[in-house]
Amino acid sequence: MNPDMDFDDDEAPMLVTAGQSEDVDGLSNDVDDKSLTRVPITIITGYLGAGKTTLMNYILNERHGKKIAVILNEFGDSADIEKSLTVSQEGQQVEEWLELANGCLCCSVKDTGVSAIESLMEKRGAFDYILLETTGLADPGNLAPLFWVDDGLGSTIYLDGIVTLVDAKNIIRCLSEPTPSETQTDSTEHAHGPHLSTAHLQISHADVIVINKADLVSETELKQVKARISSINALAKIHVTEHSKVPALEGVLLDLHAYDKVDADSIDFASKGHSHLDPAISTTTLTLPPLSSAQLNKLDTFLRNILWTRFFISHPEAEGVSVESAGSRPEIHRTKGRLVMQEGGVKLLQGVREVFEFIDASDVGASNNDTGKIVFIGRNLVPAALQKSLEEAVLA
Ligand SMILES: Nc1nc2c(ncn2[C@@H]2O[C@H](COP(=O)(O)OP(=O)(O)OP(=O)(O)O)[C@@H](O)[C@H]2O)c(=O)[nH]1
Ligand SMILES: [Zn+2]
Repeated sequence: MNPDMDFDDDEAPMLVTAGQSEDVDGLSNDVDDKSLTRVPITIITGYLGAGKTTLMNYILNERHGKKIAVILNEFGDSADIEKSLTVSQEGQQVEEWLELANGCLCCSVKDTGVSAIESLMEKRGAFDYILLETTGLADPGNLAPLFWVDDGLGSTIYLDGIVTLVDAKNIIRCLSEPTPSETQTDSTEHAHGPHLSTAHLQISHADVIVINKADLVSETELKQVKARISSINALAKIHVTEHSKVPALEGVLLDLHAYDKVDADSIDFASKGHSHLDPAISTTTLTLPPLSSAQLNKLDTFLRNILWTRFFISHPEAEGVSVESAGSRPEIHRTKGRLVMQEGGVKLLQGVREVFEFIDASDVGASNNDTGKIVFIGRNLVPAALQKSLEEAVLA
């Protein structure tokens, strides 16, 4: 990000002039004028007690120069249908109430959420930024595609990133032991295979993971937590904090562009191969040689099949494991990729659950010898079988 940025823990976050939204790193090759006028939204998730409110208070009390609208989604906590909205400008907080159609933002959002935020923005004048805090039981996979809106909707906001806070002391237990309420809300979709907790869903969809409450664990425990988390999601950037004091806002929580850029470094990191420490969710990287445009179309079809219908040709000989006989089809939560094109250039691939898109990128040093990579985060991923199906579908 900004090379001038100071990551010293004790330093206040970088001062950003209100309204400034241009990229400072010069890396965004494809961010067009939309990002200058559309307001970014960051979704903050995390298990109960992980430190979300602490983080919000930290952000709202910092002098960051941004006009941030914070939407607290306290569903489940009360029958109150009004949501507290705090507007922070230069440390001054103004309380307002944002009325939503029902008591649950994740449901309201399906009908009116985006337009509620839009009309809010008209009423208040433009915000620089929206932070949406969801409570412990939210599945970001339901929320993300609703904010990740296409140009067609003419929306004035865009999803910048998903930040998940985890409690260093409790996260391993959360990943292993379902609470009774989770078991009830678990949809049948997740009924097969090892238990999928809310913590899994929050980690698998995260672009940034903040491991909070580091003061409560030893170095060894912290290492175990980090290893477990990167085995689930090798794409996310990890920060370790006490009292949610992130090293900076810019580039750490805000202005991540997690859905319109694909950072080559993060793809490379994810493809390094990580242990399958977690039985429920893992990160897998597939590779492709430079593609013709006909092959890119075939890849599009392959992705539709696997993401939309979860149709999958199993290969029992691959790793000796049959996906079918395991009784489970791949369930992909997050997709990112960089595809090298034969005629030069790179296509970026972005996906959340069944929503995906290719983005043009006039890359930056990609040669025809480069390997294209697709990273999947999800469950029931059998790397060799997926790779074989991919090659049959795209290269044959
Ligand atoms: N020891 C320690 N306590 C922390 C840290 N961060 C937050 N806490 C405490 O943990 C408790 C929960 O923090 P919150 O910020 O309310 O957590 P939350 O995620 O908003 O919780 P819910 O809204 O209930 O989901 C509070 O008592 C905080 O003071 C930390 O880094 N270390
Ligand atoms: Zn809901």
